[in-house]
Formats: sequence, structure tokens, C-alpha cells
Amino acid sequence: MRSTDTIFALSSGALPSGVAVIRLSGATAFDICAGIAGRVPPTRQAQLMTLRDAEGVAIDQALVLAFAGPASFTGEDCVEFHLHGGRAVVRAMLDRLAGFPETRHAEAGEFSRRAFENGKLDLVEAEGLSDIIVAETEMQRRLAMEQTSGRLSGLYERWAGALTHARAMIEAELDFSDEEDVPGSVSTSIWQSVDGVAGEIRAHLAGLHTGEIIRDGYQVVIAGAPNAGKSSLLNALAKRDIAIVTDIAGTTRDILEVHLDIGGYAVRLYDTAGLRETEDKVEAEGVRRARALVETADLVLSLADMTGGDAPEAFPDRDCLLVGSKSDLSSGGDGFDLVLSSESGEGIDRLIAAISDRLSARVAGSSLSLPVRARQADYLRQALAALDEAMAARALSPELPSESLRRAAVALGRITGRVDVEDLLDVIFSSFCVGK
Ligand SMILES: Nc1nc2c(ncn2[C@@H]2O[C@H](COP(=O)(O)OP(=O)(O)OP(=O)(O)O)[C@@H](O)[C@H]2O)c(=O)[nH]1
Ligand SMILES: [K+]
Ligand SMILES: [Mg+2]
Repeated sequence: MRSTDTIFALSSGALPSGVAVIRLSGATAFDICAGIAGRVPPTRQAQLMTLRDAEGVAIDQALVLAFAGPASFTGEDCVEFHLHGGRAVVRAMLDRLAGFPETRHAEAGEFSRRAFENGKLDLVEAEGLSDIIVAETEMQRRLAMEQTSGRLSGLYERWAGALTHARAMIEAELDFSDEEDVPGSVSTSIWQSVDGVAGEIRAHLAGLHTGEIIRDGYQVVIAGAPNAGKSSLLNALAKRDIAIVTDIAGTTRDILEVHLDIGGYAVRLYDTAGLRETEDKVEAEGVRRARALVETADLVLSLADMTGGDAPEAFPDRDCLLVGSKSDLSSGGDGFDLVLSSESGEGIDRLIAAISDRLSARVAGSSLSLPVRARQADYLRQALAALDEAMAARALSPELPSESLRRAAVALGRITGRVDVEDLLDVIFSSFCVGK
């Protein structure tokens, strides 16, 4: 495997499709294009060309687009072939491309990795790009756009720049501290700016869970006694028959998950085993898992069957909605936030609105400049710890804070990949799609 090979992959989606885009990138991309299409079209101008196999037999008629490096996605010479999206067409073209020397199929994320290595994207932008591709809801898309747009990277670079400046000023003060004409107040304003950066990083980090809720989904767990109607509710909200429903208490054991889009936000809804003491080993394990999941839920729907007069279980330290079920069979409702029937559909819209309200309250007022990945948060925490050290050491010695400031700036630089992150690249880019 060589990083100088010319690489290719199907970059568009599942086949068959109206059009399939095969992307080619590397030093020999234009030679290969000339070999297959007869010539290279003028760069950045789509031309309809006949693509031929090694014997000169036509494979397909395709739009061909050439981008000369460095003005391309990867920074290398790139060619896009927009073929008809038939499986045999695409296979014939991929086989044809593989037949050229030093050419191979791209690995997951390899186009983006080359773009990163050639300075076309930083790591935050690259991660945002990978999030755009998997975004399913409007808010996931907007969050990903915030990252690919460079706005988030700009924030990290501004902080790193301020810290580097502060360090330079502190070192200058050290060098000139014997001389009379260095104003002592420089140091005061510098430390104010360091403190300001630390405050901004702290506030930014506080948005991590909001970022995770938007990117990974708001976790809503349906919990309650056996036969409360949890699985029926999951099916009603998903509008699909996903969970097994019977009148036997203890039907559900495993955790079931569905993805919903509520008001543009990704919601992960979970059905769980009915909560009760039981001798049954399998069911007891289900109950244990249900309780563990409740512990991490953003919102618990605590469900109770109103026909039996059951009270819903309260989960004191969790955001919780008390929901009365089977309203088609009972006219009760005291002690519940809302009542519904999965059978008749009554109250389901009210529940969706209530989930939406809780979710909005949770993310309300937040900008989309949020950390969304553990990787980003780890470096932010490192930077913050180094800044705290710098500020604590300020009174002790003039040299110590400078080193801590350097480490803080390095930690910030690693978020965007401006500072060496070689060891991380395999991990980051291998999670991308092939063809991206
Ligand atoms: N009439 C009526 N029956 C319901 C409603 N919701 C659930 N049921 C019935 O109640 C019984 C239990 O429903 P499930 O959805 O399996 O309840 P559960 O809470 O998932 O039960 P476990 O998985 O055993 O804990 C089934 O017979 C359902 O048909 C409802 O809104 N109205
Ligand atoms: K049941
Ligand atoms: Mg169930």
C-alpha cells in the first residue's frame, strides 16, 4: 500500500442508480483518463466522452470532469467519471482502472486523508465532512456544516494564536526584565487574555453534551412495569411493527432502538424490559439492562397502565415524563404529565410535542459551535488543564507558565491537526466512507 498510488472508488451511493460517480486521484490520473477516454477534457469542464476498455471496446458514455492539482478536492490531479449507475457498468469501469500500473481501489476515507495531507482540509473540517455524509436530520446537517465550514477550526486557531502571543510576550518580558523601559502592565493584560481564553474553552466544553445530543441523538427511554404498553408505544411512535407485543408480562427482554426525527433533531428511542423483581434469569438481565439505560437517558418516558390504577415509577435524578397508557380503556389521568393510547393513537401527538419541548429546552440558545467528539473534548480538557497550571505557576516562577502555555497551544493545534497527529490519522480516516 503506497500513499503515492493513484486511487479510485465509486463515490456515489448504492447501485443501481441513475448516475454513478467514480473518482480517481493521483499523479497518473490524467494519463489514465487519456487512456480510457482518448484524452483529458479541459479542466473543470464536463464533457461527454466514450470510455473504452483495454481492447478499445466501449464501456459506457460518461460525463468526464478533470481537476488539476492543487485545485482539487484532494489537492492531486483528479478525474470524475459520471457513468450510468448500472452494476455491470461500474464493475467494468473499476476493473479497467485497476488494470493500470500503480493504481488501486481507495481505502475508507483515503480521498479525505489526502486532502488533509495536502492542506486542503483540517481534521475538524474532515470530521465534519464525514458527519455531513451520515447526517439524517436537519440539525445534524447544520452541526456538521459548522465544522466543515472552518468556523469551529477558526475558533481553535484564534485561541492557540492568543496563547502563542501571550507566551511570546512573557518570554520577552523575561529577556528584558533587567531593562527599565518594559512596562510592567504588559504582564497584567497578557494574563487577562489567557484567563479569557480559559473561560471561553470552559464554556465551549460545557456544550459537549449538547453537541453530542445533536450529533448522536437525544436518548429517550421508555420504562415501566411489565404490560404497561411500552413496546406498543415504541411501535406507535416508530409507525412500524418493530417490537413484539403480547399480553404476557415480561415479553420484552432485550433493548430495542429506533431512530426518529423530531423537529429536525435526531432522537434515539429505546424500548426496555418491564421493571419488576423476577426469578427468571433472562428477564432479570433484561431488567438490569433497562435500569442501566435509564441511568444514561436524556429523557425517560415513565409509563404506567391506567386500567390497573398503577402509579408511574419516578426516576428522581432524570428528566422524566409521567405517561399514562391505554387511555382508550380508562378515563383516569391524575398524577400523569399526559395520557395516551397506542391502540387508538390518542395523545401520541401530544407526547411527540412534549418530547420536542424537553429537547428544545435542553439545547435552547446554544450556538452550533460545539465540540461533538471525544477526541476534540480530550484536547480541550488538556488545553484547559495546561492553562490552569500556567495561571497557578504564574506567581511561582516566570519560566514555568511559558511551558504550560506552549502545551495548551499544542493541545489546541492537535484538534485541527496543525500539530503532529500522525498516530491518529489511521483511526480518524478509517471511519469514513469508501469514496470519500
Ligand atoms: N387497549 C389498549 N391496549 C394496549 C395499549 N397498549 C398496549 N396494550 C396492550 O397491552 C398489552 C401489553 O402491551 P406491550 O406493549 O407488550 O407492553 P410492554 O410494556 O412492552 O410489556 P413487557 O414487554 O412485557 O414489559 C398487550 O396486550 C397490548 O396489546 C393501548 O393503548 N390500549
Ligand atoms: K407484554
Ligand atoms: Mg415490551
